[in-house]
Amino acid sequence: MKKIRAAIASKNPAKINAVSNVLKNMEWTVDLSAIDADSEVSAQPFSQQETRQGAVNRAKNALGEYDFAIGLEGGVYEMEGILFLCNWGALATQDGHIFTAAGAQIPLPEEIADGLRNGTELGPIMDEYANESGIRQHKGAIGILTNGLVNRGEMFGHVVKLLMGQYQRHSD
Ligand SMILES: O=c1[nH]c(=O)c2ncn([C@@H]3O[C@H](COP(=O)(O)OP(=O)(O)OP(=O)(O)O)[C@@H](O)[C@H]3O)c2[nH]1
Ligand SMILES: [Mg+2]
Repeated sequence: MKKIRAAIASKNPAKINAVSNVLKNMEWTVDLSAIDADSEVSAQPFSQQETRQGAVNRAKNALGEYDFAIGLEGGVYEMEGILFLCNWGALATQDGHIFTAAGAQIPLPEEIADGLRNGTELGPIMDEYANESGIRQHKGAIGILTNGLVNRGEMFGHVVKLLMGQYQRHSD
């Protein structure tokens, strides 16, 4: 069986689990490392482009000697005066390819949008909004806003599948 050494550019369990849950079902032996890699964007990306760039930078900065590295970045963007949560992923390979894909988007309540517009990161805002701690590490804003129907790991898992499908087609 093919042996793959991969990296996920985060120490956030929601992201690590999203990647490991997808890779464990592949026809490979996968050695997954979670490493910190700079997104080179603001801690709270405020557009689709900035969020996507954060994912790309994470993947590139984490690649090192791995077969591929995955970057996952959450952010927000404004459409018609409404702030939406957005999520982007990127997969960087040793032969210079960068695959990208986007995940779920959902409108943010005005109360949360106001905090973001005042410069606060979504993570702390969500903890206060839901009166819980570390939401970003498990259910995520998406979990709160979907009443638990979708959690952050599951949401990023779908993005990882979109990336892995592109990677597999490229590798075949
Ligand atoms: O509670 C949350 N639930 C979410 O669904 C969510 N999506 C994004 N964010 C926030 O947006 C910023 C960039 O996100 P982000 O990709 O950097 O995530 P993160 O900081 O949690 O992980 P990481 O940087 O350790 O990899 C950070 O302030 C995150 O808190 C979320 N917070
Ligand atoms: Mg972060």
